[in-house]
Amino acid sequence: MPGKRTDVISWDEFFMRVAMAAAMRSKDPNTQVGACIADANHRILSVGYNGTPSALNDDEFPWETADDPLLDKHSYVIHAEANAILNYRGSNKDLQGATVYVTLFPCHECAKTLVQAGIGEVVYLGDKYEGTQDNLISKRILDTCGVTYRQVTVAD
Ligand SMILES: Nc1nc(=O)n([C@H]2C[C@H](O)[C@@H](COP(=O)(O)O)O2)cc1CO
Ligand SMILES: [Zn+2]
Repeated sequence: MPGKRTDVISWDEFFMRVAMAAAMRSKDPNTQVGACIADANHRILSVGYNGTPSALNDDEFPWETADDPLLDKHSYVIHAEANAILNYRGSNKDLQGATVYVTLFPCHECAKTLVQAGIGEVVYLGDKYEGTQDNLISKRILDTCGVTYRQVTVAD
């Protein structure tokens, strides 16, 4: 009888790969983001990616970045983290202290949403906006509210 496999992927890699799979559903041509919320018992609570509200026909909305907010995709896209919170079908109490795995560090708007939803930890893959004003605000919100964050890497 062979011994059990020991080179299995970690829980961090598992949930981050779920978030990466969700990001593959994103129609954003420039930045695809995925988020996966998991509880302390390693159960997936919710998944989300960045996209327009499902009621919108995303063929009728811009996917470019533009100075005119009416023509800028950012006006119409719901962020992956927010979608993961909105997609959650359980009771809010189970989100308390849960971990969100997200392929890109949360913006300050999502930081507020995650904190308010009771998320206790952010695990992120990329932080391409590190050092920007928005990123500093995110980290101030998370730090002040005691939400920890850590970066992970996933083997190619
Ligand atoms: N953490 C995040 N989650 C997200 O879902 N997004 C989304 C919003 C946009 O659809 C896209 C960013 O487009 P761009 O500014 O890199 O062309 O990623 C962005 C961030 C980072 O702020
Ligand atoms: Zn955001």
